[in-house]
Amino acid sequence: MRVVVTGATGRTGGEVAREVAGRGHELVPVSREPAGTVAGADLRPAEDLPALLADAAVLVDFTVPVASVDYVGHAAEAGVPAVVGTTGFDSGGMSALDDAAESVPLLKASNFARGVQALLNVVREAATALPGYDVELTETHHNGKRDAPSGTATTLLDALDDAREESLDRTHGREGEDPREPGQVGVHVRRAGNVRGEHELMFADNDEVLTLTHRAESRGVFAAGAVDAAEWLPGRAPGRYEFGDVIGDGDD
Ligand SMILES: NC(=O)C1=CN([C@@H]2O[C@H](COP(=O)(O)OP(=O)(O)OC[C@H]3O[C@@H](n4cnc5c(N)ncnc54)[C@H](O)[C@@H]3O)[C@@H](O)[C@H]2O)C=CC1
Ligand SMILES: O=C(O)C1=N[C@H](C(=O)O)C[C@H](O)C1
Repeated sequence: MRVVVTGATGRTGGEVAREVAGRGHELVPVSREPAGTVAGADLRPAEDLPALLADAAVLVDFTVPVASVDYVGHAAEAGVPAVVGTTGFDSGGMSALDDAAESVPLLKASNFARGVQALLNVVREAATALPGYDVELTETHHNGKRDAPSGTATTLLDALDDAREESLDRTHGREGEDPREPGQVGVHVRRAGNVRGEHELMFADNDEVLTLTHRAESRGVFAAGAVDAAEWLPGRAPGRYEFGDVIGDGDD
């Protein structure tokens, strides 16, 4: 099938492009700086996206929110399903994705690693089994990451709130005289080197500590999950889908 990849010159989009080509699909790599090739295919300019989508089976996007909203809008106009891996959308961006999902199937996931789906389930279980335990989240990414906290961190915190049936106060770091208050969840962001993505949740109380950690060891894990989603999505009804739908599990 013909797969259009936006952000194909990026760290993750490039990996997705190689995965698409490696699985024998027709790759159309798109970039706002279209010089050269990716995975043996010529880069195409983003301004040609409406024409490039004409015969496409699916769009896969790993860019930035402002570009993603634009590209997904073109996909919706062309009737092409969209897989969105980009993170960091504000509420306006999220409603633009909802609008697009009225006319095409749209799957957005903050993390396409299967281990993160399992982590979400374990976090829900721990949150229910350990009511009232203090929770602190730490995420670590490479020094080129733009958004903070990560999309995955936000998804994990949402899962924690759902399981606890409360909205914990997300406290971003601490400084000076700033003791922990009841109802808080501490959120700690580290940016260094080339770390692919690590998320750790700590549950502590009752003289014990439970630590749950997921670490991506290559971007290939995200690319494989995104292309699994791209192969699964065409032919579905318009609407919002999650990566858990692809692997028959949980949510986002
Ligand atoms: N859902 C998941 O599993 C994963 C999601 N991500 C997300 O994917 C996104 C991209 O991450 P990276 O590949 O590390 O970034 P990157 O900076 O390496 O690549 C971004 C790509 O978007 C393009 N781009 C940037 N600004 C643009 C603009 N204003 N208009 C059009 N194109 C633009 C760049 O040219 C590049 O091709 C981030 O939001 C990141 O959080 C990253 C890894 C896994
Ligand atoms: O920017 C990244 O690299 C990653 N972004 C995603 C996020 O924001 O959660 C997923 C993964 O952690 C890598």
